Amino acid sequence: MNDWLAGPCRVPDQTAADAAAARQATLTKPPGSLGRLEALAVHLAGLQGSARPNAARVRIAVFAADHGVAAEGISAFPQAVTGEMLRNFARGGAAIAVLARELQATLEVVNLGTVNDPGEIPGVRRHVIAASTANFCTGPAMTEAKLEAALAAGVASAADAVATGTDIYVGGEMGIGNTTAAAALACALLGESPVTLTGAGTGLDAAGVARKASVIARALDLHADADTPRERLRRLGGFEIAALAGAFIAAAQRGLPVLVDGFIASVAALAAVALRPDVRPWLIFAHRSQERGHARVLEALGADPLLDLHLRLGEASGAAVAVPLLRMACALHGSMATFAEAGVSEA
Ligand SMILES: Cc1cc2ncn([C@H]3O[C@H](COP(=O)(O)O)[C@@H](O)[C@H]3O)c2cc1C
Ligand SMILES: O=C(O)c1cccnc1
Repeated sequence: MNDWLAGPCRVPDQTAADAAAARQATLTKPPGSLGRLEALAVHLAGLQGSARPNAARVRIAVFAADHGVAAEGISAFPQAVTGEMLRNFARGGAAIAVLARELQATLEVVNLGTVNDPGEIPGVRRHVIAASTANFCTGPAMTEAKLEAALAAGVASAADAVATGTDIYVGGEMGIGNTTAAAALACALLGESPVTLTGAGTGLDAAGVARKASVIARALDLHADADTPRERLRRLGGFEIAALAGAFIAAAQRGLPVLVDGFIASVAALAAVALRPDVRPWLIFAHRSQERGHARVLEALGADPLLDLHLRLGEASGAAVAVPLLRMACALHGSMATFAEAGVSEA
């Protein structure tokens, strides 16, 4: 049933990374002066197995799903917004739709199950598992079959991205209540307390955040016996969080670099790394979200994200905003003149 999960992730190509590092040393600039842009190009070279990496063909996958825990009143917005936003993604009005156009990236929107289901709409792929997860304050969010279906949706997305030619895979999400699910899952995976990882999400006030933390504390009590990463994901996750975890693992197994978005995507990454530690080198962290728990999750992953723009949207928006940095890093790496070519004296 989980044969795909047993497959190892690709090992980054050290020869290509070494060749890229050697090229960086010949370019017309003081060594190291392009800072993290140099490191990014070298890292991508290792991941892509090419001394000349590139970030031209970008796939942005946004997984949408509803959460049973929304019944506990843990979001500033009503649950109907998840389904409504699916139409907005399809019509091109959502933030990620604008950014995808700007990047000339392929935008894939997947409906994994929404209470306010828009039905068949052009531009949205239906992979409906159920109208929502179950409320994890009263039982597991997912059955084993639903978890497997959600993971499989992510695997299919990453496999399709590879099959159609993709340089960078970006994963995003939409689901009212999913900062609660992500915080609960991160607490379980990291052994952290809810107050540390619970944030305002779409805009709760201090009292709302305190209530949200107490909802998460109740769920953690109920599921305290969940003792594997998979079981924690099944009981406390969401369809879109599991899909992202599946996509990240499948991308890493196929040698496709991943750009990770904000809090929710990073918790999916945390779950993916817990399931398969060899995923980690394939994950590039785009930004530090304003959501309270994100810094701790990034720390646990040993991640130093590229940007801190005080974003707190999700949808893959922060990752999309970081794509031009990857493109700049690759362009500098590939197109700058060497000292020899330009006739510039070396140190
Ligand atoms: C209009 C709108 C668009 C969004 N796009 C992403 N999110 C973000 O907010 C939600 C998580 O926050 P919480 O846990 O507080 O509900 C997710 O859908 C996330 O993707 C949105 C939220 C709203 C309201
Ligand atoms: O960082 C995120 O992904 C985020 C934060 C708040 C709300 N939705 C998403």
